Amino acid sequence: MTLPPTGESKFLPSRNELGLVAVGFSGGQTKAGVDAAPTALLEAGLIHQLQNDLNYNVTFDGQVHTYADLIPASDPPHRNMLRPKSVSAVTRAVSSQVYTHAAAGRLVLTLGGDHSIAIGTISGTARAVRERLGQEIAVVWVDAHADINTPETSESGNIHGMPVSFLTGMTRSEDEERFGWLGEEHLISARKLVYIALRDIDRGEKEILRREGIKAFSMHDIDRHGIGKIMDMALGWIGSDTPIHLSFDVDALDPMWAPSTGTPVRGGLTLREGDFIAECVAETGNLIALDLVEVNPSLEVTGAQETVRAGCSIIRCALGDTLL
Ligand SMILES: NC(=[NH2+])NCCC[C@H](N)C(=O)O
Ligand SMILES: [Mn+2]
Ligand SMILES: [Mn+2]
Repeated sequence: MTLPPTGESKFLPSRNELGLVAVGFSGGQTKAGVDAAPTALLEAGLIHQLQNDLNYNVTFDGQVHTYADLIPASDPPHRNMLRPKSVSAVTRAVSSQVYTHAAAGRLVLTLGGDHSIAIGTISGTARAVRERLGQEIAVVWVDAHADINTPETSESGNIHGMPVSFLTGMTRSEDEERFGWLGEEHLISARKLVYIALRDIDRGEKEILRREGIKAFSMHDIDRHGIGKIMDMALGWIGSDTPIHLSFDVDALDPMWAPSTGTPVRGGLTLREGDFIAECVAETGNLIALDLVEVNPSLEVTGAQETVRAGCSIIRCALGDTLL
């Protein structure tokens, strides 16, 4: 394995500056507890690991944000979306937090929270990279699910199943309070999006993936080719001249390794495959942002620490641990 020389990165002024955002938000789905994940990850010693083992200089406001002041008293379903105003307001705030770190040239780590928060994280990096480098970002989305439902195709109404449709501009809104704040500068190209570990896709989502020609590697593909070949293909599709935002849903892992999550699906990645994906992205030297979402310590509580440990491991691997 060859790493770029330390201290250098094609897209970051310094490889060692990291911005951390902790998002204690669960409103993109209906199960309580996913908002407690950032605290659990931090209590497991994550910051110490980043600073002492991986040599990052961590910029963190020390808060797990709940955005309580942004949640409206009344937030009725709209276009089939549950809690649209809350999710819109929170992701808007997350977008500006992530933007601030990314615009300052820091690698951004966001701890969720449910996966709806990716509307904020990815829009924030997309905007900052456009302004700072005049480039589009690529997104590697590691998940059992595609999270690309439109409000109209969603069978659940949960916005954590929709972030990619907003981020690619497939779902648009005129209503400022319900995602109308998303502008062109926040969006990503469907051609620069790659999925890994899919195995539970809704009917409407399959149609969208096919129609848009989105690159997707399912568990079936991983079984057929092995994770090494899949990563070569996934990163080959993106190319070596594009900054990468990695959005990692812990339910990509098999429930054997990550039982404490809201929508577990059997037949997932092993712990090592999950770490390997993160390591391969780290190895490109092009990672500019990372999300770790959907850890819910209040589900399958006997496996909660195991799930938290798996989350920390993926984060460390993505940030350069275990590379020689
Ligand atoms: N981020 C997640 N865990 N998403 C699960 C989504 C499940 C389902 N496809 C839905 O739209 O409701
Ligand atoms: Mn998922
Ligand atoms: Mn997800």
